[in-house]
Amino acid sequence: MTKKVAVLGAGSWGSVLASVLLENGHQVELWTNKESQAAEINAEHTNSKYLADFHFSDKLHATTDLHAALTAAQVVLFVVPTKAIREVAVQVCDELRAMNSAPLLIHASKGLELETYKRVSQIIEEEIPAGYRSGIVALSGPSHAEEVAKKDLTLITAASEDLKQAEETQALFMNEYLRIYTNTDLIGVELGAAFKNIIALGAGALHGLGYGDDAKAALMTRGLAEISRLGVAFGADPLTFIGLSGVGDLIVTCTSVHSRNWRAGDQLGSGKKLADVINDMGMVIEGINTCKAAYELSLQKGIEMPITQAIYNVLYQGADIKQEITCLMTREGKAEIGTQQQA
Ligand SMILES: NC(=O)C1=CN([C@@H]2O[C@H](COP(=O)(O)OP(=O)(O)OC[C@H]3O[C@@H](n4cnc5c(N)ncnc54)[C@H](OP(=O)(O)O)[C@@H]3O)[C@@H](O)[C@H]2O)C=CC1
Ligand SMILES: O=C(CO)COP(=O)(O)O
Repeated sequence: MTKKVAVLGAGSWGSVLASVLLENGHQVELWTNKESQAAEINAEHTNSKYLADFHFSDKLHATTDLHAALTAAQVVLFVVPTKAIREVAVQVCDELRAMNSAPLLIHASKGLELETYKRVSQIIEEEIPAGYRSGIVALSGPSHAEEVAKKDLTLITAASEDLKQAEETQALFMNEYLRIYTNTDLIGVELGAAFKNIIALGAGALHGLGYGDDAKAALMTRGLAEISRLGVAFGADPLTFIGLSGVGDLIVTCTSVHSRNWRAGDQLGSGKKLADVINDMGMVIEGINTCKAAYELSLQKGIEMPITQAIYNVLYQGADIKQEITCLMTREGKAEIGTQQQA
């Protein structure tokens, strides 16, 4: 059934997801806060800052008018960086109240809010009361905009505490190159998505420093152990971390040249200053904020996260990466069995 979908955020992932929905036969309005970007998408059918070589269908319409984007929308898809979710949700709520409308809310953002440590669905839930939404779903998993744009094969997860809402989202997005699985462990899916970006920064750094495949495999494995440990402490199902939104996304983000987190880590490992890495990327590097949030949460919960702590020390305390690696390698010996308990 054709639906009207408002896609909020016209970065790489928002514009490609809008394109998928359009191709699946839905009516789509892509909302951006930049007039020049809307004009480029509508006239040139490109989004050059975010997807240099890609041409969108001339049916993809972008607007800076949030009211127009949300009018009659049955579904609202949030795809702005995590730090902008609250601000955008507040604006959306004002519009939905005025329209007395309650669409299905989906988000595809991967991070935790600084200070509150909230997951993206929690932020949306806080800002948009129950009367103005018919559900909240997280869309997550191993997916880079650059590959989905080319219709490469991609499998992701639609997670909601309400299976029906996850199934509705599955039906919206699924096609011959994009396969969607449902999951009811919203906490596990959102936390896996947020935390894997921290480990990807580390994997990039190892590459930048010239370490080999053994080191990268070790980092991913032990990284998965510690992010699952923190996730489980917040109510996630441990099995979710071996699914698409867990190890699946960890693998792609720790190995793909498309990953902004991996590339940021690679540049840090090669000696570039953090401020320059952020400035030159021009796109969101979610792992930087999420590392701080996860590190602080791990202290609150008394959960050992040695890799996250090492990355935090590099990002926020100016620590030397090689020295942090030496500290990790020379920690007292541990038993691997019982990874849920042992750091
Ligand atoms: N790129 C990918 O392949 C994937 C990304 N994701 C996740 O999706 C989310 C978005 O990522 P991505 O599209 O890559 O990010 P980008 O950095 O490519 O784009 C972010 C977009 O959001 C816009 N934006 C930022 N703040 C606001 C605001 N306050 N109001 C309105 N628009 C705003 C930016 O506008 P401006 O140009 O003005 O800065 C930009 O258009 C992230 O959480 C990411 O982890 C998930 C899976 C895949
Ligand atoms: O989440 C992603 C892939 O699944 C995108 O990762 P990056 O934000 O590191 O590019």
